[in-house]
Parts: sequence; C-alpha cells; structure tokens
Amino acid sequence: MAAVSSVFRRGLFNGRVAVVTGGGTGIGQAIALELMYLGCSVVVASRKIERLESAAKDMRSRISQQLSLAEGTGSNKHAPDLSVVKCNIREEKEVQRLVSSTVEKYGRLDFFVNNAGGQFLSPAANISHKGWTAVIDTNLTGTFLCCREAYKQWMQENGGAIVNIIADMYKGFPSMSHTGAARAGVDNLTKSLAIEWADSGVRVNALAPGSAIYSDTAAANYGDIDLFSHVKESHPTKRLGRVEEISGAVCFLLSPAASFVSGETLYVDGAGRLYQRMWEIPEHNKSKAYTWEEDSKEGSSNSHTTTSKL
Ligand SMILES: CCCCCCCCC/C=C/C(=O)SCCNC(=O)CCNC(=O)[C@H](O)C(C)(C)COP(=O)(O)OP(=O)(O)OC[C@H]1O[C@@H](n2cnc3c(N)ncnc32)[C@H](O)[C@@H]1OP(=O)(O)O
Ligand SMILES: NC(=O)C1=CN([C@@H]2O[C@H](COP(=O)(O)OP(=O)(O)OC[C@H]3O[C@@H](n4cnc5c(N)ncnc54)[C@H](OP(=O)(O)O)[C@@H]3O)[C@@H](O)[C@H]2O)C=CC1
Repeated sequence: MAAVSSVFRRGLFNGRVAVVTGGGTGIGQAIALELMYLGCSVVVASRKIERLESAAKDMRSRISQQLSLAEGTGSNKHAPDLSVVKCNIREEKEVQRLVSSTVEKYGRLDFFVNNAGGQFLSPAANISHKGWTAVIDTNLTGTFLCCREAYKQWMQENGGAIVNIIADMYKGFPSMSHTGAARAGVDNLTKSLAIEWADSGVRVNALAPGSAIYSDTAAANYGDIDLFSHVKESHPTKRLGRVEEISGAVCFLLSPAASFVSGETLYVDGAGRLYQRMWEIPEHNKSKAYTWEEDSKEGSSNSHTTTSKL
C-alpha cells in the first residue's frame, strides 16, 4: 500500500472539512490524501462516479493504515472521513448540490480546492467553438460556480480558504490557448474574490503547477505517453514534478502559515515557466522591420509630405 505523509504537523486540520474537485485522480487525489493525513474530512467530487468510488476505497485504506501505524493503535478519534459526490462543475445545480450536501453532512466547509479541470492540445486555429466552450466552461465558469457556492452557502458567514489550481500560463499557453485564457481568468478572479470576501475572513489563492506534474490520468488525457518526457528534457530540474509537491503547497496555502496570504498565485514549477519554450517557431521572413529609411521613401504608405513636417 503506497505511503502517505506530509511535512506538516499531525492533527493540523483535525475537525476541518474540505471539498476537493477532481479529488479521485492525480493532483487532486494527493491533495485529498494529505488533507486527510492531517486530520481533515474530505469530499471528493467529479463526473466519473465509478472511478471516483473505486479511488475513494483505495484512499480510505491507505489513510486508515497510515493513521493506525502512526498512532500505534487501530483506532483514532480524529479519524477523518472521506465522501464522494458525483458532480460536473459545469452544471450549476450539481455544484449547488455538492456544497449543500457537504454542509448538511458535516455541518461546516472550511476549505474548497478547485482542482478539477483540463483541456486538449490544439493549435488555436483548429479549436472548434464547442471545444473552446468546453474548456472555458470547465476551467473558468466551473471554478467560479464552486467559489460562489462555497461562499454563499458557508464561507460568507463562517470564513474559510479557497485554493484554485490553474496552470502555467505565465507566457501565454501556445498549443493550449483555451486553457491559458481560462486559467488567466481564474488568476484574475482569485484577486477579485480575495478583496470582495476579505471581510468574511475568506482567503482566496491560486496555485499554478508547472506543465510537468506526472500522473497516469494526466498523461492518458493526451494519448501520448511520451509527452511528459519531452517536457522533462527542457525543464530546469531535468525531472517531472510529483503530485506530492503540489499537495504540500496547497496544504500550506490552506494552513495558518498562510494566514496573511490572499489574492496570490503560487507557481510550483521548479522555475519551468522562466526557462521552457512551449512552441517551436519555424524559420521565416514574415516579420518586417520598421525603419525610418523605408518610412520616408516616396510612395510609402507612412511617408509624410514636407508640408506636414514641423
Ligand atoms: C508541447 C509541449 C506541451 C506540454 C503539455 C504537457 C501538459 C500541459 C500541462 C497541463 C496538464 C494538465 O492539465 S494534465 C490534466 C489533464 N486532464 C484533463 O484534461 C481531464 C479533463 N479533460 C476533459 O474532460 C476534456 O479534455 C475537456 C475537453 C476539458 C472536456 O471534455 P468533454 O468531453 O466533457 O467535453 P464536451 O462538452 O463533450 O466537448 C468536447 C469537445 O471538445 C473538443 N475536443 C475534445 N477533445 C479534443 C481533442 N483531443 N482534440 C480536438 N478537440 C477536442 C471537441 O470539439 C469536442 O466535441 P466533439 O468533437 O463533438 O466531440
Ligand atoms: N499534471 C500537470 O502537469 C498539470 C495539471 N494542471 C491542472 O491540475 C488539475 C489536476 O490535474 P491532474 O491531476 O494532473 O490531471 P487529471 O486528469 O488526473 O485530473 C483532472 C480531474 O478533473 C476532473 N474533472 C475534469 N472535468 C471535470 C468536470 N467538468 N467536473 C468535475 N470534475 C472534472 C476529473 O475527473 P472526472 O473525469 O471524473 O470528472 C479528474 O479527476 C487540472 O485542473 C489540471 O488541468 C495544471 C498544470 C499542469
């Protein structure tokens, strides 16, 4: 059984409750596991309920084994609970139900991690209207709906912390322009909400994983098992990121260590955004320089008549 651990102190999140969207796979699963390891009850939510339930079964045994080992006993009064909820974040009513059922079941909602999301690789010129809308609705509108419902149904009165997982769109996102636009929208939304909801004691932050956090499900989405190894070659660390390297940073943002951090976007990318080239531009001569010499040639569209000169 794969280990679960954390650099944070045991019991840090005892009695707390979190929703993690997309919490049955990859990064979201690591976030859910680390939160549980630290004592937080977690609701994981996504569309594919069978995969989610099977993941939850595995996660429960990993955590219960880990907690028993750590306590040296088979029982733990702070044992965290894990629930699953089928929810497509693109559907407003499903999001409303996700939040209301969580508050009903646990009587609170301390943390909301907007991790669900995704996209496909495509040059912008080939993205259909439907494909564009699917990606914007998932990553931007879905995240907005989740934030709004968490706030209206619980955090407005009781405070809380939200982390929005986005992506590295620091230099735009050629080859995934739809997700770049959606994630930039969430980056900005994060700042607006951090201000609008500050007087409720709600902190809102974003976290941008570098484009190289390996999980089987993330890789499967692209149908190219080698895609992530290509990224590795051009990464400053010469390795891929691990899902645990994202979950630890999320736990930091949710924890009291970040009580003065809000409206921030934390890049967890091993400096990849500063170094990587995301798009090869072939040799070409289509970029015409502007020169005064050309500009003042007679007949040039920009040439000025002597009378118009000072
Ligand atoms: C070089 C270095 C780089 C390096 C790159 C390395 C990784 C980069 C970093 C990011 C990594 C990650 O995010 S890893 C996480 C990846 N995980 C995910 O993306 C999981 C979630 N993703 C999804 O569910 C899908 O991708 C998403 C499109 C968002 C939603 O799909 P749905 O089926 O629910 O959507 P629908 O409403 O049915 O619409 C689907 C429409 O989308 C379009 N569409 C969907 N897949 C398509 C595809 N492969 N190619 C074209 N078009 C596609 C079509 O128009 C579809 O319509 P029709 O034509 O009618 O079918
Ligand atoms: N791995 C990486 O290198 C990077 C990942 N990211 C982002 O991190 C997040 C997690 O990705 P990762 O774990 O790597 O990949 P995964 O593909 O494993 O995770 C995506 C998760 O989102 C869920 N999801 C997708 N669409 C919806 C929806 N409409 N409603 C509810 N749940 C949905 C999926 O579950 P289901 O299919 O059951 O709905 C799945 O659990 C994503 O937002 C991703 O884009 C960003 C940058 C880099």
